[in-house]
Amino acid sequence: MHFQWYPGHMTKAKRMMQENIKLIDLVIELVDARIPMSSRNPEIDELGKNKARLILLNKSDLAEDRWNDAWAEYFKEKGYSVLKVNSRKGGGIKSIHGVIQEACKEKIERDRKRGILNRPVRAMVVGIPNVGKSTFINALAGKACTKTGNKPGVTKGKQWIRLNKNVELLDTPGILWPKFEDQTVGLRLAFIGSIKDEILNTEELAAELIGFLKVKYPGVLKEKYQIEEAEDNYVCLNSVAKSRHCLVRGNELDTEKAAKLLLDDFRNGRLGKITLEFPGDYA
Ligand SMILES: Nc1nc2c(ncn2[C@@H]2O[C@H](COP(=O)(O)OP(=O)(O)OP(=O)(O)O)[C@@H](O)[C@H]2O)c(=O)[nH]1
Repeated sequence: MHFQWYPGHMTKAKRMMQENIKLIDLVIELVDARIPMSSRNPEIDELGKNKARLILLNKSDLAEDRWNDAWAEYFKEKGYSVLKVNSRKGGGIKSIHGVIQEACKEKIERDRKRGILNRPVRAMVVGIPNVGKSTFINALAGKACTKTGNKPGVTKGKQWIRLNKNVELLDTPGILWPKFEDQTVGLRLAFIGSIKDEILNTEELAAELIGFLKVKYPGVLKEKYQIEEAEDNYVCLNSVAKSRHCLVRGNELDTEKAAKLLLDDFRNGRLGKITLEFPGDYA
């Protein structure tokens, strides 16, 4: 399977990020809890060096909690502050202010020593497309927050959301492009729907997902679709089509429809909480 990105967009997004990052103290990086590594672009480590760092395992409601915890440990060991969140439902959002203060404690201490008191921490949200940046910003800022205007000479053209007296957030998130190190990364991004389905073969993708589920989550397909988890992934896909009455021209099995249905069920959590990659593989 082949994936393609658009270099023009990437260059522009990166330039924006480089400019914005100069203005902030803290990088709040959203990753998808189901694929915390494949949904990162490691370039952020270079871009965000010398900044406080917070990783949010977003969409944690769709991933297995024991793996969310394992990933949180993994990133903590690497020196990041970490929090599990569900931006859609607001889960974990309450804890964020404490975690931000913790992540920025060195900076706050530095300020204090230089006699600067109560200067708010400035933060920016970054992450790959569709990871939940806007949802998170809305969950955090809510309606109660006022946008601060442009500050002449300091932050030309930038809008800041004042979350409380301690924190200001840049209102536009930074887009990181996922890094396609290999086919596996591309596949996992495609599973979660971060790559447009039009550029992929849906049946091939569904067959790959079936292959993964049979090994890591045996029984899930059987229970959801009342099918036998046959060795051949395409046989399984056929069974899903049969079980869900996906038909074309009256009686032919529509495996493309079945593939879409399966991917949709997975993406919306209807197959249960499923983690696609595990910290042990990134030791
Ligand atoms: N289940 C679940 N869905 C979420 C969560 N956060 C965001 N979403 C959903 O993920 C989808 C993408 O969210 P957005 O906030 O638009 O993502 P974004 O990163 O701003 O996307 P771009 O604008 O493409 O960069 C939406 O359908 C959200 O409802 C979460 O924690 N759990």
